[in-house]
Amino acid sequence: MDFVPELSSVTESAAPATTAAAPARRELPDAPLLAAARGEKPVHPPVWFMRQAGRSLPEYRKLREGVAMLDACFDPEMLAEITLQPVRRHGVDAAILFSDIVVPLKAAGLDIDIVPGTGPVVAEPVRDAKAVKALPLLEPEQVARVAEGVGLLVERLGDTPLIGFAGAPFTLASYLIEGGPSRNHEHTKALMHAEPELWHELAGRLADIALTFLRAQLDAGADAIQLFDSWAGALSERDYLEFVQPHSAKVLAGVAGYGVPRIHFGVGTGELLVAMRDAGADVVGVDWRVPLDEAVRRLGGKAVVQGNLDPALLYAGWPVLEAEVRRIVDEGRAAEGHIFNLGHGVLPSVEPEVLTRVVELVHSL
Ligand SMILES: O=C(O)CCc1c2[nH]c(c1CC(=O)O)Cc1[nH]c(c(CC(=O)O)c1CCC(=O)O)Cc1[nH]c(c(CC(=O)O)c1CCC(=O)O)Cc1[nH]c(c(CCC(=O)O)c1CC(=O)O)C2
Repeated sequence: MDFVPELSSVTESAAPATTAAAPARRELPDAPLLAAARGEKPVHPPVWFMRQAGRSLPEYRKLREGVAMLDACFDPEMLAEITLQPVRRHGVDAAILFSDIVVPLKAAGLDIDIVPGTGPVVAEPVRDAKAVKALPLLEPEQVARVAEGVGLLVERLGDTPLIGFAGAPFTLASYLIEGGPSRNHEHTKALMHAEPELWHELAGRLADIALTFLRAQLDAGADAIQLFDSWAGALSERDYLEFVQPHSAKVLAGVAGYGVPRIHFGVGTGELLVAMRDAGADVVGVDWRVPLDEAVRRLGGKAVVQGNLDPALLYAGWPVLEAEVRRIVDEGRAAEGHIFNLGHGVLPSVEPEVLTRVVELVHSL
């Protein structure tokens, strides 16, 4: 990419996807998640949890025995079953596709794996122009098995919406440049500032990959999407606006034509809520550091928000947890719409029964 698109040009120019005869999207007019995302106040806040599928569930651990994480993500029947497990168990108002932010990078041919206890690890970190230019594009057929899993879910989910997702350009770039999880993202920020053209070319390619991945999920019938910029909170607002927002905007604009809710979330992003909403989000995910009514104020008083229970409080015992859930639902009333969620993903050792009880409480408020 030899230029940085101005935000306005990106949001107006992105043509809706030219999709083949995509299966008709399910009509779920009464789904609380979609109503809340539209800014309608359903009877109670809809609730789902990031990382609701996965290690916190014994039935997940049993099914995954002997199967590598990324193999599970490309097995339609397995990824569908894993996605359904928390929906059956907890009665949440949405399913989130069991996949991972590195799945499209793996599908495109990158040498990347997920190391249990560590996270995504890249064999050869991307640090120079040669490596950036070698970054392959993602072809839709390379994620056809994920799309097949989405198709199975659309058949099996009844009237529960399915949220598809992708990682945002900055978070994906950080994994590629650092070579794995990073606390300070120093190589990423150094390249961003010292070689801005190279940064924008890399971020643009990652935006294209994320967009292809989201379109494949939407063409297969996903009812909403979430763009995860988990590590955007490491950035100043100035750096986010200059180096990141245009590329996340390209992804969010690229799926605007589907007319489904676009949720945009990052961790530690209290100072970036407006910039992340302006990237093209219909719903802004908030972590536990900013109360939801304060987040709504920062967003100009009108916004649909998602969050924001601190996952650590799932270990604090029911009296504490109940009070926190009630406080968050009260604060969420300041928003046009509120989707109850955690402020980050479910931690692997959380007792599943606690999450089921949180769903029941939110549904009673
Ligand atoms: O070991 C396993 O069984 C797989 C662990 C697992 C991964 N992706 C997964 C799961 C299911 C689960 O969370 O239990 C499955 C996974 N990864 C993700 C999602 C979407 C969501 O969070 O709801 C999901 C699907 C969750 C669901 O279907 O409910 C997205 C994801 N993967 C990743 C990130 C970025 C990040 O967290 O660093 C993010 C962004 C969201 C977030 O921040 O949670 C990267 C990633 N993938 C993975 C890991 C864990 C590595 C480890 O500690 O073993 C990590 C790093 C980490 O979580 O610290 C692998």
